[in-house]
Amino acid sequence: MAKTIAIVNQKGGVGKTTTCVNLAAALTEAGQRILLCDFDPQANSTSGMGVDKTVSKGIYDALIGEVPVEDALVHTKYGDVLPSNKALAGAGIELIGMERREFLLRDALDKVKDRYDFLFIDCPPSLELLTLNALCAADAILVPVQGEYYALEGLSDLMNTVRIVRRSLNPRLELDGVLLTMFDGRTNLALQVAEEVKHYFPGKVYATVIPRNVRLSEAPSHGKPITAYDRTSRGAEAYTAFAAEFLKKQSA
Ligand SMILES: Nc1ncnc2c1ncn2[C@@H]1O[C@H](COP(=O)(O)OP(=O)(O)OP(=O)(O)O)[C@@H](O)[C@H]1O
Ligand SMILES: [Mg+2]
Repeated sequence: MAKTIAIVNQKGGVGKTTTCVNLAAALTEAGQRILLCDFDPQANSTSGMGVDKTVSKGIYDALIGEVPVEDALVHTKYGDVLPSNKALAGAGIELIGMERREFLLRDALDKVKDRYDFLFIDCPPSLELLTLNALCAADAILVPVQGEYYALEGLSDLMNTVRIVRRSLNPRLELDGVLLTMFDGRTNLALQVAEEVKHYFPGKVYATVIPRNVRLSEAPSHGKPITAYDRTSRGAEAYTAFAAEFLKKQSA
């Protein structure tokens, strides 16, 4: 049974896209059938998977029924991608008048879901209609949290939104887990933040943490996940370990 996971945190720059791309690639390498749906108009995970973000057909066209979702899929050696492009930027407003406006993404993904083991949705940094669509399409959320000051800021708003979605739109939505990113375990602050996050999400924080690693920030400009860009980097090791922990958890 395919499982859909939204990678979400309305705070910007916490490692959502980096996690989405590198988890997708590491799981593909482990033999899983993966679809990465880039649901952010910034289209960073589209280019991070090596797909041209000026593509003519993308998730936006599939959402509004302009093209069949199958036709928007791009196959890459790191996994399949449903690309985003700038057209998605206006979608938040355009979709407001549409029927089933919260379920457009779910309806689109349902058509291809059976082909995959995991579908990942890279969310934009907001809690508006696009993210709401992701929360309605997902079975679970994965929340990257930057191991720095103010890490917990906004997480209560996120969890509140999740509760509302569960009550009214998508009762099956679960919290898969929380991933500490850009972590520097040498600082007291980072360790303190980790403790706070574990206290806030008991039993939900992944044991693997992603260190700050410059290779991870270089890889996207080469259109490659970290495992293809620099397999021996600490970033590649961390995301490979995280993918293994993620997979083990899913089958537990
Ligand atoms: N572990 C890391 N070490 C070093 N740099 C990182 C790491 N994770 C992410 N980055 C860099 O930090 C920046 C923000 O990361 P990313 O784009 O993954 O965050 P995001 O949550 O998707 O941002 P947005 O909210 O804008 O979508 C990027 O330049 C990325 O390359
Ligand atoms: Mg992003």
